[in-house]
Amino acid sequence: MSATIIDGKLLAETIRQRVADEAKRLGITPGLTVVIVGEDPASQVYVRNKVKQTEAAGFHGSEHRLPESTSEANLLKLVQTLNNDPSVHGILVQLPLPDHIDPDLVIRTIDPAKDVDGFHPINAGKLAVGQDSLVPCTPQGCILLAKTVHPDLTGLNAVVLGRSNIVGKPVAQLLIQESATVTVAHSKTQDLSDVCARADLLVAAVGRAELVKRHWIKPGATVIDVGINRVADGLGKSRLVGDVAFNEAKEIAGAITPVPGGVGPMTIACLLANTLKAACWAEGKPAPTF
Ligand SMILES: Nc1nc(=O)c2c([nH]1)NC[C@@H]1CN(c3ccc(C(=O)N[C@@H](CCC(=O)O)C(=O)O)cc3)C=[N+]21
Ligand SMILES: [Mg+2]
Repeated sequence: MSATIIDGKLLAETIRQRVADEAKRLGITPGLTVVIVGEDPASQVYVRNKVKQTEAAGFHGSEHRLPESTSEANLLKLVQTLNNDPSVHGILVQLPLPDHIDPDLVIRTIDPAKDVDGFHPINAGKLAVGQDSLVPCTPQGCILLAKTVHPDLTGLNAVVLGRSNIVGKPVAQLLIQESATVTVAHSKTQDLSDVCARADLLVAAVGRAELVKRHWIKPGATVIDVGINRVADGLGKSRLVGDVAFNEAKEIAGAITPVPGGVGPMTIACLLANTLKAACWAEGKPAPTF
């Protein structure tokens, strides 16, 4: 039996269309500003897709590119300017930042109401206590993808592999909110493969290319692969692989997201949804949910 391949690209398209329709219906033009410091080649594709899709949704997109040598003070000043600009509803500072800049300080400087990444401690705290907030995009995307297979996640044994602030922790919070039974496993977990093999829903977010092998997966389980790892293809080029060894995993899983075309496109769709939410709040209108 071969797994159902969950089409993240298609679901992302549907969500982007709904976001665009809602913005139009509400008469709102959400504004998203992306700040990039230096040239991280790995994030170029992401930035390109993001800008293209922001404009396709009828949003106002803008981009600030600062040189690698930009001082922390200079970046903080730009963030404050954007905080005070009413045409900017969402601010995304691309991570990682150069070593001389403290990412936590930058994140804390973003107005929580414009923090469309959902990384500000205020938003992380609201998510933890179940208050309405801007929720990190990739975790939101993971839940929407999982729900295409399990519309109700109640009681499901979910294992989150990875404990980062940007994916592992928030995805675990969302799964708890969905009444799943949640285990957070990571590189220090004992008998890691056995723990994963108990999951009905496995979310792999460790950032290690093809770490998750066939025997880590329970037969019929749903696998959401968050990893986006660029590896050499042996022919002098590179290709993207996830945290899951896809070809063997699809022989045992019930459903699985591919890389590319799985979680990645959903991250951008949820970023647009968050930007619309921030814009609705700013304009005192009820924010739609997706
Ligand atoms: N503040 C901040 N927020 C982020 O959300 C953030 C970030 N910094 N830094 C970089 C990572 C990476 N990331 C991706 C999102 C979408 C795709 C994506 O759309 N991928 C497609 C195409 C990939 C390709 O072909 O290269 C796919 O997986 O199918 C990839 C990567 C967001 N990140
Ligand atoms: Mg992690």
